[in-house]
Amino acid sequence: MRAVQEVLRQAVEQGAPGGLTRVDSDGVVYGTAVGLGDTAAGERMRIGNRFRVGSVTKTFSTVVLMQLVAEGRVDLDAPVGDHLPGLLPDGRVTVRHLLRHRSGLWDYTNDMFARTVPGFEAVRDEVFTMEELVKRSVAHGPTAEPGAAYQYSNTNFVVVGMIIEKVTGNPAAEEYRKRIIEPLDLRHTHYVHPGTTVPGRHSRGYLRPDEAGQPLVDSTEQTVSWGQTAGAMISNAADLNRFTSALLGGELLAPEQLAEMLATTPSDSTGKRFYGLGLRRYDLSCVSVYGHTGTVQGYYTYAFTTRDGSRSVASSANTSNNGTVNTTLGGTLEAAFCGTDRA
Ligand SMILES: C[C@@H](NC(=O)[C@@H](C)NC(=O)CCCC[C@H](NC(=O)C[NH3+])C(=O)[O-])C(=O)O
Repeated sequence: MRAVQEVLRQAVEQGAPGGLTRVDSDGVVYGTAVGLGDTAAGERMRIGNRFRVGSVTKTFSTVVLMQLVAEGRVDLDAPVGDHLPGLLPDGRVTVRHLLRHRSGLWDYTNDMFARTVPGFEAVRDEVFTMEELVKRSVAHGPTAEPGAAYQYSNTNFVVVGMIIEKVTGNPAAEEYRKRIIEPLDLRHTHYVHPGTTVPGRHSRGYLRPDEAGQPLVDSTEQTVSWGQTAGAMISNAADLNRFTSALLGGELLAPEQLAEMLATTPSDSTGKRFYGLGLRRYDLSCVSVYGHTGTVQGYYTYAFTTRDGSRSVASSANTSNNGTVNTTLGGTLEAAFCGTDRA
């Protein structure tokens, strides 16, 4: 794990208090952690620490929705209005548009977090309804015609959460538990919204202010009500590797629904990054990997696996609003999947 450790050490030099990477490769586990999980207590980062996974939540939400598709309870190409009449002004937006970030719905976090620390402090203890979050987006007007372009928006996966709750009649937390967490025995994975604490042994998260030279803000406790089914999940590296391996290994979805998720199109101009349904594909130098990234105040996450789910890598750094650290942390994928530490 020397190459991975070097990458994590660089992330710490660039401002992350700590970082960790766990590799699960054909049943063999490798892990490394550097720096501190709690700077005030001086506790070192531990490989088993839980942390907020941000948008990796979007893949959990997609799996629940795709199970409902398999059960014939949701049609991917039906208008959202079939389930949530009147919610969206444009009746042409379909469920698939949401999952592909092609709905044209404005991302309300653009306004909410325009100023990083004030924006965070204003919402960290707030509890929003999903409707309130969608209303903020709709008030802003559409960013494109439905289906026209990939435009990342948290709003899409809040609407996905609303569809899950409407169709099942249950809170999303219950559907995550029944359909994913319990079947895979993910003991370190929790959806505690609107609770603010990270249960069990966890990394504390540290938000970097916009103003240079200002001290990091401990952002560990928050409701993440601004994120919910788009970003409020808590997990750890072992559970994330178990989740991505199970998903790509066909344990959570039938081949037809998994194939739908894997139907990717470019998500940027590099020619190496793609988005399917609630799932990213990164083309590394030696292999294509599938999973998701996450950014929530105080935490960056990468959780990816190979097409057959046999080799998985999860990395976390306990800082955010630091693009350099985020890019560096992403380098653990290349090091672990393709480098000398090849998973
Ligand atoms: C992109 C990422 N998205 C997510 O994980 C979702 C849940 N997070 C966000 O949209 C970022 C919210 C602001 C974070 C804050 N930034 C600011 O406040 C910037 N002013 C921070 O960095 O902590 C993903 O899919 O990988």
